[in-house]
Amino acid sequence: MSSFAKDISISSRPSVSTSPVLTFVSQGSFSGYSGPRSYSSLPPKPLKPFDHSDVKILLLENVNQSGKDILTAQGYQVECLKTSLPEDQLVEKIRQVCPNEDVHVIGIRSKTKLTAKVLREAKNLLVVGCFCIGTNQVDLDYAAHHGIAVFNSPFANSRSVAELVVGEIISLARQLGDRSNELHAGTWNKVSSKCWEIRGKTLGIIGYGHIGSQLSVLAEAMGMNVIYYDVVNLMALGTANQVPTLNDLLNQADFITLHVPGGDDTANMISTAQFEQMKTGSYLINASRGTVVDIPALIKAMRTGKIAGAAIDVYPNEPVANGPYFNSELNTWAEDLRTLSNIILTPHIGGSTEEAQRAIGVEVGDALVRYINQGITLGSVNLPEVSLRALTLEEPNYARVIYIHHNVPGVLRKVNEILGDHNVEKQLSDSRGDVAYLMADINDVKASEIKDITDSLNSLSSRIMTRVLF
Ligand SMILES: NC(=O)C1=CN([C@@H]2O[C@H](COP(=O)(O)OP(=O)(O)OC[C@H]3O[C@@H](n4cnc5c(N)ncnc54)[C@H](O)[C@@H]3O)[C@@H](O)[C@H]2O)C=CC1
Ligand SMILES: O=C(O)C(=O)COP(=O)(O)O
Repeated sequence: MSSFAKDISISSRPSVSTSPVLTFVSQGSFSGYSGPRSYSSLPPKPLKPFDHSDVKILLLENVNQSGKDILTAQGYQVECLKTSLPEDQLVEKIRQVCPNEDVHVIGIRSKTKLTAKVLREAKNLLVVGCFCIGTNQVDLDYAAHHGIAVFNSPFANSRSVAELVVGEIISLARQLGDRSNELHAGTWNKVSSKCWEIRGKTLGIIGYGHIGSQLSVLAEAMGMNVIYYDVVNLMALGTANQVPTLNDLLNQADFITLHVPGGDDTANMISTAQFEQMKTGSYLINASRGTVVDIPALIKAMRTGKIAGAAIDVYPNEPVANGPYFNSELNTWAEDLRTLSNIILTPHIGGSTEEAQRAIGVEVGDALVRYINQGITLGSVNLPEVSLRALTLEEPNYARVIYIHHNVPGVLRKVNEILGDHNVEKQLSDSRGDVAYLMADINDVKASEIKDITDSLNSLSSRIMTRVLF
């Protein structure tokens, strides 16, 4: 090893093993990361901060080439699957990737469910990259309590979703899907009855976050009035108005569109009682999560004419791969849904544009590299966000200690007793709920002392995971 070579040792979680499971030997400098969330902030050439065969990454769901390139450029081993995998197959796959050590990084999109069972199997998993916005498919709490950081891309596909919804509002108002299907089948059916302009109509946005607020601006530009409902009090863009209750929105809107996260709080948020509150002849759009709308209730509301049209992009059970799967084996109501008029059914394509996927690949790829190489958690959705400057290799006798621990009294005193013989140049610590993340840069430390530091930290009862980068 040359004089500037660096090691990284990562100790696995205590429930799994108390001995270090990885030792990475670097051959070059660290990543040169220069700031959070900057587009392509990482150098284009491979820097090989560790022995490249050591970091094992499994990417599912056809993650964009931009993300793969960033990870392979670092010299990591990257295996890519085009599809998602159901739980049992995913567990098997994780075991195969590296029989003795498992996988260190998993990259997914919205479909792959990283349940506690899967995460438990991935014994040496350091980090999960969700190459999408939603993170409801990951057991974030389990991950945090086992020292697994989770990153996503919070807004890189927001515009794509907002534009899709704009297209759907006009398509539903003009029954475009039906007219197109009829003509494809050879039938000329020129009608104006129940076809409308959208100018002057009211759009009700449920969830006024990144997507909802972007849509608000686009809708107003097309002459719509915008109202929105959100659990948080949010600044209205343009001349939009926040309404105090969901029912207020349902009573007033001609078009209703959902942009809330998935999860228990929003499950069946639109069901029979909510359809009853909606105006007769109104339209519903769901490009959020499949659990948010009660689909049998929607089918009923459309059959009675209460709802004049709907656009559905997301479903409670989505197939893991492309193919002829939209049938009642997956979702019992699928055949009924397919027979309705003026309903646009799309296969979860809200964020599926070249622009969005490329940007997401870069953003999440960068975040993963920063975390693996530097331990920086900026942008993590389940661990506290902690950042210290980028390490460089021109700093001999220097180490970065990362200690993920239970947020209990007395930890800092004990950690500093262990680090006390060295010069602690900078230390940051933050907590999120009952999990805390400590980063300390120490100098005056010899490579031979790293094992003692790691072992001492591992022996503390508060420990979830220790990593020492040096
Ligand atoms: N169809 C697709 O391809 C895509 C779907 N999505 C989905 O869209 C969702 C929203 O995305 P963003 O706008 O980026 O999220 P965001 O986090 O920026 O905004 C969500 C908003 O919903 C609000 N909210 C949460 N619970 C609520 C409730 N019970 N009632 C009313 N408001 C509530 C929040 O306060 C927040 O303002 C994502 O969580 C994801 O599930 C996102 C991207 C692509
Ligand atoms: O970004 C999200 O949350 C989405 O729903 C898009 O998911 P996808 O990347 O298309 O699987």
